[in-house]
Amino acid sequence: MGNAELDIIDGADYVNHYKNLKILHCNNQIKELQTILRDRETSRSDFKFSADRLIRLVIEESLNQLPFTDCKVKTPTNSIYDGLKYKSGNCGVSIVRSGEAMEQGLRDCCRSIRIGKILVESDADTHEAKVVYARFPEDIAQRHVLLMYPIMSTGNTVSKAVTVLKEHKVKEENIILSNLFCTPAAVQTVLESFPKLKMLTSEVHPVAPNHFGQKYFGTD
Ligand SMILES: O=P(O)(O)OC[C@H]1O[C@H](OP(=O)(O)OP(=O)(O)O)[C@H](O)[C@@H]1O
Repeated sequence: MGNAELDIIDGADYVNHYKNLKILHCNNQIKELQTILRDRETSRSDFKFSADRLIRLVIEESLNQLPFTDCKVKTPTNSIYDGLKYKSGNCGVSIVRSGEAMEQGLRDCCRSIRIGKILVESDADTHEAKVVYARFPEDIAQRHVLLMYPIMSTGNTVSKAVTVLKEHKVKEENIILSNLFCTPAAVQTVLESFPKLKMLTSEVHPVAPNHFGQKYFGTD
């Protein structure tokens, strides 16, 4: 990896190049969570606790990408407040299994949101991504979809999931990809294949923490 690549992983150039990529504004708290999640010495309970905190931050910012409408409410003192409310017609879709770790964070913000699931597996020989299982709300074509998957290495898993959503007539511009860690290659793969999709991540870095699912769920 050359220095040129290191220069752009801070994100500024990526955000300039891919207008639909948003990287969570990094502060010390976020950097600490990322550090705990990448540290091989982190215990499983600390890992899950920190992952849930980072997930919540990413989900909150992803929800910010959904459409709002203006509204007025009357306060207890009878004054009118000019506010905002979400447009209805949103849903979540988690990619099994790491994406399921993000479902609770979404439910904590949107109590009764519908959440579909999709399972994509890579063929051991050809590495081709294949869909094993998919269940979505029946009217998903009319909805904005928050697609949840925490780790993107090659971007193949997410690309396959987006392809399946589009086969179900979801508009590409209505898909918001919610992610924790992403490699530069995955940004390129996903956003060049699906330029209208909106993507939100906490970090673009050449090393993907591929241990995420195993450590979060405590499996080998
Ligand atoms: O961008 P990709 O190259 O497609 O890879 C995405 C993720 O999928 C793999 O994990 P795993 O197969 O363990 O998935 P899981 O944690 O969801 O079970 C891989 O280790 C990455 O973490």
